[in-house]
Parts: sequence; structure tokens; C-alpha cells
Amino acid sequence: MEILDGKKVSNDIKDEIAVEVQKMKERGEKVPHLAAVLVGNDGASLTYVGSKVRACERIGFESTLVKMPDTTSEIELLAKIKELNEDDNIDGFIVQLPLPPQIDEQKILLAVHPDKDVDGFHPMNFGRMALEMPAFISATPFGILELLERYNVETKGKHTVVIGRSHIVGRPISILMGRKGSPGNSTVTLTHSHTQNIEQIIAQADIVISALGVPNFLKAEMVKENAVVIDVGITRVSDESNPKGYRIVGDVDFENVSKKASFITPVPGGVGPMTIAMLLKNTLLARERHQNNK
Ligand SMILES: Nc1nc2c(c(=O)[nH]1)N[C@@H](CN(C=O)c1ccc(C(=O)N[C@@H](CCC(=O)O)C(=O)O)cc1)CN2
Repeated sequence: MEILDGKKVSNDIKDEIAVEVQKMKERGEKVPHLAAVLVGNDGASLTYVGSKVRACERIGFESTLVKMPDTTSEIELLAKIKELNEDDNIDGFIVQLPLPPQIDEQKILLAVHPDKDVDGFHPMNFGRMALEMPAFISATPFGILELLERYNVETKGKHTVVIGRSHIVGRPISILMGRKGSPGNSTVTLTHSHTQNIEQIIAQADIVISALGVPNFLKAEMVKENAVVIDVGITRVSDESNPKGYRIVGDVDFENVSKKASFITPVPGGVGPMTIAMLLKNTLLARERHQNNK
């Protein structure tokens, strides 16, 4: 069994991007600038945007963190998005999810200009991705592809079973794994809460991608011998013995599933850190596109 080490690979990617940024500086070009909008005080979201801003500092990107109160109205957030769309200094921006209940997420994602949509959530980018056209691919699925590629995991002709159909992970990764090229060319089954005989389907999978958010859902007896197991779950469970007061638990019973798997991602340290690295990669791409369109 080999661990797909997202922490290590994400650090490698950040180092590679830092080299590109250095070259941009030497050519006298403007460095990439990422903005992140955080509405409210959700603890996990604060951690993630904090990591995004620190990662920008580390690799030499400029960054702007826009914090808005949890009472922010949809109109106020749309006005901020308009401002960021029109700000030539900003190459790409994200609106951290989830949003407070008074804000319609779909309206917000539609308002982000597709050229600045480094999260790849706008239907224009999602559609282009599905049609195998150049697009911003959302960071978590993009990170899964990158991990599979860097560890030379064969996906061609394999049966991939995706568990969970969220717009951020399950649905896009199910499309990406079935696209032409490598990683891809696999036969995909997208399962969800209404899927019948889900255990029989998972048992047939060469590659299982679990994006359910249910701790320890995937047990050893459910997976085929030598399956590739990708765990996208990141649930916080309270833990008094941990200084943070919680620990992160994945969808996969790692201790037992790892004994059967050929490759497996750990949690923490698997897909999560890749999300940040691929967001930075998308921001670099956005900068390069803006530079070339001048
Ligand atoms: N606008 C967006 N919102 C959200 C996204 C996103 O891609 N764009 N994804 C998730 C949250 N997320 C990034 O925003 C994210 C999740 C997890 C990690 C990560 O590194 N996890 C670590 C554990 C970190 C911890 O201690 O909590 C790991 O798995 O090792 C990074 C980013 C939802 N919202």
C-alpha cells in the first residue's frame, strides 16, 4: 500500500509556483493577486481562508482578505463581487463556502466573472470543464487528479465509484475521471443518498472517491482488494485531548482500509492540502491569461 501524500505534493506544487513567481518578478511582471471573501465567523472557514492567505505569502503572491459580517445581505455581497470583478489589480478571487442562510449561493457563484473564477464554480467554467475545453477546474477535484498523476496511478479502463454528488467535489470529479486523457478514461458511477445497492457498487470499484462527510463510512469489507481509495471527507469531531478541541476525521476507516488498498489518501494530509495548492495554480493561470490578454 502506498500513501498518496497530499501534504508533500502540495508543498512541491507551492515550491514550483514560487519559482514561476520569481521568474515573473525578474521579468518585471506583476505577481498574481488572489482575493478571498469570507462572510461570517465559521471556524473551519476562518482556518481555510487563513491557510489560503498564508500560502500566498509563502509563494510570493499578493493576497487580499475581505471579511464581511454574518449579517451581510445578498445585495452587499453582490456589490463586493462587482467591485472585485472590476478591480484590474485582482487576478482571481473566491467566495468561501458555506455562506450564511440569507444569501443564495447560486446567485453569488453566477456573479463571479468566469475569468476571475479561480474556484471554477461558475457554470461557464463547469461547462467548459465538462466539454474538455480550457477552464478553471475546482480546486479539490483538480487536486485529486494531480495526486493520481504524480503517483502514476492508472485510471484508464478502471471503474471509478464516486460517493456523493456535491457541486464542489462529487459531481465534477465524476466528470473529470471519465474525460479523455490521463488521469481519466475511467468508467464512472456517481452514487448518492438514493442509490440502491450502494455496497454492491462500491465492491466493484477499482477507484473509490468518497466525498460524503460521514466519518468512517467506508469500511475495509466494503472495498475490493488493491482498490485506490481517495478520502475527501473532513469532518471536525470534538476531542478534549487535542489542543484545538477537535480532530479531523475522514470518510474512510483508514486503519483497516489501508491494509487492503493499493493507494490511499490520509486525513488529514491528503486531499485537503491539495485544495489550497490547486487554488494557487488556478490563480497563477489567471494571472498568465490576464498578462497574455493585455
Ligand atoms: N470557495 C470555496 N469554499 C470551500 C472550498 C473551496 O474549494 N472553495 N472547499 C472547502 C474548504 N476548503 C477550502 O476552501 C479546504 C478544506 C480543507 C483543507 C485542508 O487543508 N484540510 C486539512 C485539515 C485542516 C484542518 O485542520 O481543518 C487536511 O485535510 O489535511 C483546505 C481547504 C469548503 N469550502
